[in-house]
Amino acid sequence: MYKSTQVVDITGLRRPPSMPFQRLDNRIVLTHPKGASAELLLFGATIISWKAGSQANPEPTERLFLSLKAFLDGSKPVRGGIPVVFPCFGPPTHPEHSRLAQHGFARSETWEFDSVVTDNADSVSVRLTLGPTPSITAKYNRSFHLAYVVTLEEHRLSTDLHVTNTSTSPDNLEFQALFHNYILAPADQILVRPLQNIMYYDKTETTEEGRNNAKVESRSGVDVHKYTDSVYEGAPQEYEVTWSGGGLRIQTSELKDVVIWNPQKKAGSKMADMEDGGWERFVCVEPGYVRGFTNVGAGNTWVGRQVLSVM
Ligand SMILES: O=P(O)(O)OC[C@H]1O[C@H](O)[C@H](O)[C@@H](O)[C@@H]1O
Repeated sequence: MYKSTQVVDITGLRRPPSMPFQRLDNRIVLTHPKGASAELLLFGATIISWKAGSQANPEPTERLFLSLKAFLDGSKPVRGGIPVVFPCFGPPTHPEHSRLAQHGFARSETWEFDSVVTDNADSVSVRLTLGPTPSITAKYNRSFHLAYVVTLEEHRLSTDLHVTNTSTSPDNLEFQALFHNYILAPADQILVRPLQNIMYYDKTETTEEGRNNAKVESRSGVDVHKYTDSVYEGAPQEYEVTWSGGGLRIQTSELKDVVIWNPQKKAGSKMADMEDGGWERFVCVEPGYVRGFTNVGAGNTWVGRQVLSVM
């Protein structure tokens, strides 16, 4: 264990070779002694790379899709990796969120590096924080504090979002939260399980009535062969995403819903920051609390968590 200040080296020149934690000017790089690594932008607290081997093939391999056209300069939320969605998912529906953009502000604000939480032979973990700034308060006037803890292990990556209601009055803080995982995988092969018999809302429906009409998933494995934007409500919180020769397990807590998204050419070709054919290389499996709002009382903290494991 060491103090984080001892390892901060913005120039990168004097870094010992096996440093588990590096703080560069706009990002943090975590490296596990067995070869896994993760890169975390301060902008949006967006994880833009996670490399890990599997039990069968220990060679660290990229697990997240990042569009070649993604903006990493803070001018736009990142198209890829794991953006953090808070306090609203999609276009705002809560009156307190009315001035916010789609998916809220967490993914488009620059977070503060707070500390190295753990650093041992098994894992390295860092914490970023975000609190009200004048620009946030101008559009979202609530007392809150966010902490984001990212933990890298040999075959796993965990993300924990801590939402604290810092208000001194008794009001609950109501919000939605989601981890927008862009999983690097052949989109024509992936299957997500188990979602059979779970109720979902299909956002690709062209009418409002169609979008609001709950469907029930009949497939034992959900594919994204066509343009898919489905919000599963009350999902099992534990999923397997598999394809030929690979797979990831996602375990979550306090995130009762999951969104499966792939824009295919139909919607993907209209996105300025999506590389051509990018939609063939990922599936978004996004655990969140997005149907309705969760809440946290004054002085309390809510923690939403996911663990991604290479299968
Ligand atoms: O383009 P963005 O704002 O990053 O959103 C990308 C996608 O996020 C989620 O998956 C939503 O369900 C989609 O409706 C949305 O298109």
